[in-house]
Amino acid sequence: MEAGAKYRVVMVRHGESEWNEKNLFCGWYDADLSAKGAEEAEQAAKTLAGSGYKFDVAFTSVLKRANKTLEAILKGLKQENIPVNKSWRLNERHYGGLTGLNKSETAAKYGEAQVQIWRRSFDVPPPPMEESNKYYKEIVEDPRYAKEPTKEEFPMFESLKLTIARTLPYWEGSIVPELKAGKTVLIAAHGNSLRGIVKHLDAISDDGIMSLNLPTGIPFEYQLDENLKPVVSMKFLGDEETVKKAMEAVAAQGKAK
Ligand SMILES: O=C(O)[C@H](O)COP(=O)(O)O
Repeated sequence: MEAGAKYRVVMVRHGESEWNEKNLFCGWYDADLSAKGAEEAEQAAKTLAGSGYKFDVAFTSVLKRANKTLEAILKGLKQENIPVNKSWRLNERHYGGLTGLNKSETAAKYGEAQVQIWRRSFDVPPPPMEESNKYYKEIVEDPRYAKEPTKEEFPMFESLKLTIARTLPYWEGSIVPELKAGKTVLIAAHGNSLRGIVKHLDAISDDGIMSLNLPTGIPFEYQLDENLKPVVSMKFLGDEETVKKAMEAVAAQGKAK
């Protein structure tokens, strides 16, 4: 590790999902990985294996696109026996009434600026998911949410600010103790739950976070000092051009075709 670094955590956004492939707002809908997404997960495993990463514990959401990405990585690393912790607090941000809508069509209807605000602003939430929404029942009645979140905590929409409000307690309460115990941690989660953690670690401003798009399936490393301040910040494990193109592709999802 770099001089002054005490803790190491690697984060990865799930591989492309079937809804990413169709350019649909996904959020808490439990979309599967696309074939490309499964390949991205396997490539992530090869990249991490090539860099000699040995993880002691992993964290992920309760959504299958992140769980399957993690499983593929741990399988590829032959580290399937490490403890895996799943929490709704690492779920993607809840896209509310936008869930299931095509991002480009939504941009054509409401304007690209409005879609950019819904996707990337800090505190402007999407419209709420109404009970009449075709995905409402499937999400709210999912047995994985039987015990938590509580009825009061269960989101019907989330801004990044609201997402951070439920992700950060998990970072502080469940992930940081493992880092402080000297464990190397792997987190497989989602574009916006990870943007929230990154915003916190790098103290990115509410405006600054607007421009961060995380690519699917490319791991990035943080090395933190004893005060959990980044000594190495968001070091992507992939060539610069590939990472840059992948980030631009995520940003472009919000363009009207
Ligand atoms: O939930 C989704 O639609 C994606 O996984 C993340 O979407 P975004 O990049 O539009 O925030």
